[in-house]
Amino acid sequence: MQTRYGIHPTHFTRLNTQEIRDEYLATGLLQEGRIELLHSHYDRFIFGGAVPTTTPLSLENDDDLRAEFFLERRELGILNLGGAGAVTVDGTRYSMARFDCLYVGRGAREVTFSSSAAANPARFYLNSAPSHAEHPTTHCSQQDANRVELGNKDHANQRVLYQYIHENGIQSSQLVMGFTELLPGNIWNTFPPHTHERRMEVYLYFDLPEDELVMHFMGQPRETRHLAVRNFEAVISPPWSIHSGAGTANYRFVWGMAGENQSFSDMDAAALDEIR
Ligand SMILES: O=C[C@H](O)[C@@H](O)CC(=O)C(=O)O
Ligand SMILES: [Zn+2]
Repeated sequence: MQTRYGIHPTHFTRLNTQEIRDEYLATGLLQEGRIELLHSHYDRFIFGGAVPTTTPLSLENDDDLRAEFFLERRELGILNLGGAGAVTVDGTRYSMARFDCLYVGRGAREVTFSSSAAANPARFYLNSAPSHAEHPTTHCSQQDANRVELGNKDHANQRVLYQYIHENGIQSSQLVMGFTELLPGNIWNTFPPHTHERRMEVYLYFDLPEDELVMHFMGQPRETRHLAVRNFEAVISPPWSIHSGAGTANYRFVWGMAGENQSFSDMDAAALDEIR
């Protein structure tokens, strides 16, 4: 498991392109036949992928956690971005269609991932945060997720959010998770942008064709930088940073958050005339 430490916003303004990518961009998380995880010290958020092909994959403990097993003091959110598969939690098997979500509560000892067909594997995207209380392991399909429509065609930011793990949905200790889909012809996400000092966030871009990219914007509103992001790449957003992107085509992205609260409305909108 890779580790990324936190950076002061003033230090951030001194980084060059490669240094920003080294600190905030995550690549190669969804590799066939592997589990890849990255541990961010912003709210101790762990994110990554599990892509089982012919044999199931197990979520292994990691020495960094100094725990007996991965979920001893953690909770886990799983979103399937690929073909049909299943997740088994301590002997209970949950079928996972594309865009199904499974929340796994603290205390689960064995979590395994499998695909129905190796040629079209399930692609499980994983988000995990520390948890000191147990919440029931819960499955939720896209149909049962909370649907929020945002943006409009004139601003090329018409999009639909699907909220799975959130205040009024699947209950968790910290984790908030779902994905956003841009309608065809729309390219802007989360614009005008916002910060939320009480939560960090990670975006994983997907369903972005290989020859397209998203320019992802981060930094404090008066001091922004950008990263060129490709399909299945993720960006860490510190609590003090905006997190917004413009693509060369439409796309989807998973957002996951952890921190002081789970309140979607606890965000500070950056006024357009403030952004530099
Ligand atoms: O804090 C909330 C997160 O940034 C996302 O939910 C925003 C988002 O998906 C969007 O506006 O498209
Ligand atoms: Zn946000």
